[in-house]
This record gives sequence, C-alpha cells and structure tokens, in this order.
Amino acid sequence: MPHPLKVIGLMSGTSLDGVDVALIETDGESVAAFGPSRTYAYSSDDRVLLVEALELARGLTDRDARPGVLADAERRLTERHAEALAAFFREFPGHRDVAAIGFHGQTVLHRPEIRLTVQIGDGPALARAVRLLTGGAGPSLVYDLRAADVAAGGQGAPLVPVYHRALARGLALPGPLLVLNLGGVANITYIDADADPVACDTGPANALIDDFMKVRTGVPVDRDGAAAAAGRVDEAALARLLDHPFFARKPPKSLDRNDFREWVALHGGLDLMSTEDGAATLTALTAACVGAVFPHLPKRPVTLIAAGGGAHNPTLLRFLRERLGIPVLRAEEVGWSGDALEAQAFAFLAVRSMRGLALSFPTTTGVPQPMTGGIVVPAAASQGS
Ligand SMILES: Nc1ncnc2c1ncn2[C@@H]1O[C@H](COP(=O)(O)OP(=O)(O)OP(=O)(O)O)[C@@H](O)[C@H]1O
Ligand SMILES: CC(=O)N[C@H]1[C@@H]2OC[C@@H](O2)[C@@H](O)[C@@H]1O[C@H](C)C(=O)O
Repeated sequence: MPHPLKVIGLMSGTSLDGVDVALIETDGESVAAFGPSRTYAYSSDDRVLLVEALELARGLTDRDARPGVLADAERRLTERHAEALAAFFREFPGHRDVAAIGFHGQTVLHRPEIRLTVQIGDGPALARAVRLLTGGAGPSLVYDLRAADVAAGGQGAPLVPVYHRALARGLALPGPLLVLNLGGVANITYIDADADPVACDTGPANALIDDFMKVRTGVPVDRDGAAAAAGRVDEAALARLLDHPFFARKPPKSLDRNDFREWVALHGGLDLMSTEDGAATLTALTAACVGAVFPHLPKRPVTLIAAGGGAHNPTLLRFLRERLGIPVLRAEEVGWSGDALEAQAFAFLAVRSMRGLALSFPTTTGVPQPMTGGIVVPAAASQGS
C-alpha cells in the first residue's frame, strides 16, 4: 500500500447550505485515518446568488461559459472555499501540511444526456489562495472531477460509490448493503461483497422540502422533520409523483437538483395542502423514491446506512423504515460521519485522480470503462503564479 497522504475534501452540495471541509489520510484505496471536519454555512446572500446562478445555468450549452451572474457566483464560491479553508487551518494549524485538496465546486447544471455537467469553482485561483494559507509549495489541488466521465458518456454522478465501498470493507454487517446519501438529491450505493458497486441517484431528497418550507415559512428547512411529523401524507399525490418515468429507468441514472421542480408543481397538488401535509408528502416522496430503486437492484438489500443532512430528520428516517421494511442505521452507528462523508469522498477521489485510479465504473455512472478524471493543479505549479 502506498504511503497514505493527508488530504482535504471540499464539497458544496445541491442543498446550497454551505462548504463542507473534511480531512482524511488515504492512499485512495483505503482510509488510514479520519481527521476533523467542519461545515461553513453560506449567508442568505450567498444562497440568493447561487440560486440565481442555477437559474441562469439552465440555458447553458457550453460548460466553460460564465455569462453574467455565473461569473460572480464562481468568484464568490471560490472565495468562500478559500475562507472555509482559512477558518479550518486557524482551528487546526497542525493540518496546514496537507498534501492534497479535492475541490468539487458547485454543480449549477447537470444534463448528462447531452454530455453536459457544469461545476463552478476556479481551481487554479483556489490553489493560489491555499498556498498563501499554507506557505511553501502548498498542496496539490484536484478539481472538475465529473467532466471526464460525462465526456465519455457516463452520468458523471454519483461519484461517491468508490468511497462508500472502501469504507464498507471495514464493516461486519450483513449484506447486500445500501448506503443512502440524503442531500439535496438522494443517491445510493449498493454493495454486495466484492462485486462492483451499483449506484444511482434515486430522486429528490431535501431540495424539494427545503424549497417548499422556504416558500411557506421563510426558513429553508423542516428542522428535525417537525412539520412532516405533524402532517398527513397524501398518498394519491405521492402515487402521481411516483409516476415519473425516471423511476422506471434502470441505474445508472442521475439528476439535476431541479429536475423534479416542474413535475411536483404540476402533479403534487401541494398548493392545496397545509404546510404540514405538504412537508409530510414530500418527505414520504424521498423515502418512496428509495423504495422505487429496489426492483432495479440485483438483490434486496438487507441493511441501509443513511448519511447526509437528511439523516438528521427523524421523520424521514421513520418513513424510510416504514416504506422499505429493512433496518435503517445512521452513518454514526457504523462509525462513519454522515455529515462529512461527501467531503471525505472528494478527498479520497482527489488521491485516486492523482494516482490515475478509476473514479467511476460502468455500474456506477454507466461510463463504458472504469474512468479516472479530475484536473490536477500540482503543488509546484501554483508556486509564484
Ligand atoms: N436537523 C435537520 N432536520 C431536517 N433536515 C435537516 C437537518 N439538518 C440538515 N437537514 C437537511 O439537510 C440538507 C443538507 O444536506 P447535505 O449537506 O447532505 O446536502 P448537500 O451535500 O448540499 O447535497 P447533495 O448531497 O445533494 O450534494 C439541508 O438542506 C436540510 O434540508
Ligand atoms: C451532478 C451533481 O453534482 N450531483 C450530486 C447531487 O447531490 C447528490 C446527488 O446529486 C449525487 O449524484 C451528486 O453528488 C454526490 C456527492 C456524488 O457524486 O456522489
């Protein structure tokens, strides 16, 4: 096993809530040690800018174009990542000797069917900012990790399955195992012994709930699932929503954050529901979407491990248990950090990229062959530039 590197992963996910920073020690094949992790929240102003950027990005046909507010959003996002790292190094000065950084950026558009996925975030600019923080040659920085997969005909997402598999090797749980990330969008990794993991996005998770709660209450979250717990699931609306062709498609498949927005507006009937019933119905939708992937899996999973922000929502966890009929564990119950998992994954993927190892596989993104990816700004290259 090559010597493990100290690596930081940076993730800004589809829920637009902030920058996740996580440190691990890894050789890109297994994890030697977990370090600290933190989330640095976006201000409501940042969020408004990112939402505008997502709206504008809907019309993009060129992944390198940054018209209007997209250029502002990319600058702001890169700055926020530099500030997040500055705060992280202030708190953990002993980790300034980090060897590499994996920088996901912010997905503003994801349309793999036309080979287009756009993550904003200026890798070379962040590499320069990091060098000012660390001194010396600074770490290598790896960014744009989805592009190669999409260019080769893959879905470009999810990319975390190879990390989930590495972690799952250390567990003594009965399989097949399902790892579920409940972010803005939900995605699963199905792991059965040493077979290649099977993965896909399953449907909306928190993004629809957050957007609905923002309209109804001004606050973009159903904190602890309180509203959903007080509501009644409209099963007829749920059945209409599950009639979307996405659910009949076999994996690999992936989603843009806003893919279900119009569908829900058309078929959800949420305008006629109370806040509680609407929250309950959208929360049940997230759980039912995970159930909808079961018929597409090689075998029925026997254990589910839930991670991501949605794993803090007890109503969502209850709905998952009720609708799936299998044990649902929180990531912490198996010794993982549910909130840091994705950022850790991008640290892991950065090392894999630097070593030329595969990030994605035919069974995870549908790419024709296992595929590496990412653009590396080597430590020395950022020196003096
Ligand atoms: N206590 C809580 N109760 C209910 N929901 C919560 C709670 N804490 C976090 N969340 C939800 O989790 C979301 C954030 O999840 P997470 O950070 O995993 O998303 P992300 O990484 O941005 O998304 P993705 O994985 O899609 O890229 C918040 O937007 C919120 O809806
Ligand atoms: C295009 C894109 O950014 N997709 C995200 C999004 O958020 C969750 C889900 O949709 C997943 O497919 C992916 O992120 C995780 C980190 C992944 O690639 O594994």
